[in-house]
Amino acid sequence: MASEADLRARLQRASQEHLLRFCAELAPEPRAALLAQLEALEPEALRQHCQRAAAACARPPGPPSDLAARLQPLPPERVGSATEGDPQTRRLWEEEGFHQIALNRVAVLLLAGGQGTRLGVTYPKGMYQVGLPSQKTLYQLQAERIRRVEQLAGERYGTRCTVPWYIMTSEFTLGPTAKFFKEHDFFHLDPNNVIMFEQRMLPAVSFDGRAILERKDKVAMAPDGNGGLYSALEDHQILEDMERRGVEFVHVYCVDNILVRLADPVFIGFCVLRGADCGAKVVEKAYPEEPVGVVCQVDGVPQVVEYSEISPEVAQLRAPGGGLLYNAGNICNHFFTRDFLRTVTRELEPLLQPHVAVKKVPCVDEHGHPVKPLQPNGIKMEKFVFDVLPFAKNFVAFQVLREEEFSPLKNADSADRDNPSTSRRALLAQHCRWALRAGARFLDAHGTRLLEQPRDWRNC
Ligand SMILES: CC(=O)N[C@H]1[C@@H](OP(=O)(O)O)O[C@H](CO)[C@@H](O)[C@@H]1O
Repeated sequence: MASEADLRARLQRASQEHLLRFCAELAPEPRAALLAQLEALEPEALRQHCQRAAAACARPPGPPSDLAARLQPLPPERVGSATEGDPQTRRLWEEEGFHQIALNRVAVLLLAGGQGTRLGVTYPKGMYQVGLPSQKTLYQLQAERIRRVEQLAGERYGTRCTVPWYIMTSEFTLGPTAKFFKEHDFFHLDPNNVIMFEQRMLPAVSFDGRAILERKDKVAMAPDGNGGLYSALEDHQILEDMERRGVEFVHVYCVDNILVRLADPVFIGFCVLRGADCGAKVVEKAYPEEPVGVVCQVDGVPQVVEYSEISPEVAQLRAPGGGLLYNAGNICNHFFTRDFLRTVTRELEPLLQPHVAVKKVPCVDEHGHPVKPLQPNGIKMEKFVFDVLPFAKNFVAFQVLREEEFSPLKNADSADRDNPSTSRRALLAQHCRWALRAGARFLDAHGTRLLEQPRDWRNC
């Protein structure tokens, strides 16, 4: 381990010497922990990171003033639809998707490094259960959907097929997620096909460019955003693992959408048959302020403009037909070819610009006493998973029905929307529709028919 003097010199180079200011008063164990944490921070990268954060903070808040003039909706030729168009084409996409799955060429990749702050839980969101009668958690529902798509593809092609499940975690979520999967026997999946890996963490920085001490013996760190995926793929040689398994196509999704269709054959087949290297599922936005990114074009290039970076005026613009002009809501379901991911990790990752999130970061005051700030006091820098879209050679979007595919769990039940109750109802309503479509009838305790209309599930 580097000596304190070495570390002080390194930190001086990064103008971050203050991180050692309580070091002398620490007991041996916390002192060693702090020094180990500081040793892992490369001085030049730390200097750049802190400078960038301060510079980003000095810029006027809100989207660039010329963004509105540079935006356009996606041209229709880039957009497919799961519901419009002829059923024959949809069947072709589905067949192609199942075929690729049966050939073991499809993997799913879960982005599960987030902290669930808005939901108000201290454990990984995937371990949350929304109060279903079965008490299943999000992780269990996803595992079961993987098993089902493997089974369906296997039945069609008479093979035993595997959809490997890659799970990107963070320092916050890896330990509990790994333990949870073990305790639940990997939900009957083969543990060899569940591959967990960890994304990097970055220091939180004050508005004047100083990394923040969370405790006397700990620098405040935060995951590097879901776009940290690309360095994590490289750090853990995940693309090599995919190559060994023969995986060519990857369905990337985030943990909180209870309706997610893992390795959706229709989406996979659509992207493959269109020769896409990169794709995104979208739903029609529900209302202008909905916190979803918008899939659109900036300067003629496909991109997602995140909800935090679009002005309310632009979000409210209407198309001639009366609907929202920017209505393609990103549901964080992406298709990538392995080749495209390889180009990203080898060449493009350093070009991805971090986004700034201003947050309340727990810290210590000048005497080393812990402080829970009431106002935002720091910046977290994050990359976004969709920031690679502009580099795609052939990007496509795929519009799906919200009620079948999107009900995110973002907030606690105290909020009106996107909470455990809305997620639970969305899933129950979907299962009800499936059962009815398969010929089921719902009867009450007296044998009277009920629940013929999925809307009757609203009060569950
Ligand atoms: C960086 C990123 O991926 N943001 C996504 C993601 O938002 P979060 O607020 O980070 O959960 O999920 C939304 C859909 O639930 C999607 O609309 C948005 O663009």
